[in-house]
Amino acid sequence: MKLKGKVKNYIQRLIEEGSVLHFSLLDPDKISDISKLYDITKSLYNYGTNAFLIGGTLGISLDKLNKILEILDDFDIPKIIFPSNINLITEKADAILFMSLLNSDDIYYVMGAQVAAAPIIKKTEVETLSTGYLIIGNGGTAAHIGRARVIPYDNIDLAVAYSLAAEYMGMNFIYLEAGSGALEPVKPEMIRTVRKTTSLKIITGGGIRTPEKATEIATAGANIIVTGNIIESDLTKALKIIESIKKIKISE
Ligand SMILES: CC(C)=CCC/C(C)=C/CC/C(C)=C/CC/C(C)=C/COP(=O)(O)OP(=O)(O)O
Ligand SMILES: O=P(O)(O)OC[C@@H](O)CO
Ligand SMILES: [Mg+2]
Repeated sequence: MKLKGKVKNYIQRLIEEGSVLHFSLLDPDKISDISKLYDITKSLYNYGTNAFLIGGTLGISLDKLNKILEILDDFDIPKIIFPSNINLITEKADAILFMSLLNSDDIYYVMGAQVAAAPIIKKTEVETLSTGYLIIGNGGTAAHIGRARVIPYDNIDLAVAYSLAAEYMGMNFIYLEAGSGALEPVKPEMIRTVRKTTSLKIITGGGIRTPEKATEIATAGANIIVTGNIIESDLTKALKIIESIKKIKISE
């Protein structure tokens, strides 16, 4: 089922209904046995994950991405590209996080990749989700490759200043990223303050491994919680995380 052009509305509608969303991150490089992918993604779907994010920093190929998207075609939730560069754009996806790494020292990750990608995206008609990408704490591989000047975990003022700048530039989402496999996720207090001071929708991920942490982060004000590594290392735990997020209803 194709959801191109409808993804932003789908996300907004769920948030307005008081839901916190869960996105399942699939890294093409980490999927060694593609024959097992259907069963894994079916469980994630059945437990209520709201979208598939597909992307990774190292070892990715368009061919593998397309194969994964074909397998996901059965599920009527969005398939969203999470790009590390311009080589991961395909018309088989519904949408792409059209992101600028706000705290990069390298203009390529702030504006160069976006310019190079724009004409390709126009041709594929993949929907763009305008996203400020902000790397916090250790930041993992994405911080290293993206030459991020990482924001310390406790520097809430800096995270708020970047988020406000993203809002004033017209972006819709801010992705507070601790880095895939981070020892510590982004702190709830940082999420709470960004939520209070901006109207951006908050995506967060990196190091979320337990239902308790996910609940804490969701109740602090995250709109979308991303988990990646835990799907690969402990699927049962990942499903429990989804279950715990589904239970939350935000009333404002
Ligand atoms: C808009 C377009 C087309 C590109 C933007 C490109 C930008 C801004 C990239 C930012 C820097 C970067 C390298 C981001 C990577 C984001 C990502 C896919 C993270 C997933 O985690 P991994 O880095 O694969 O973690 P592992 O080390 O666990 O595999
Ligand atoms: O793999 P994990 O640690 O869940 O991180 C998810 C995501 O935020 C990485 O970009
Ligand atoms: Mg990866």
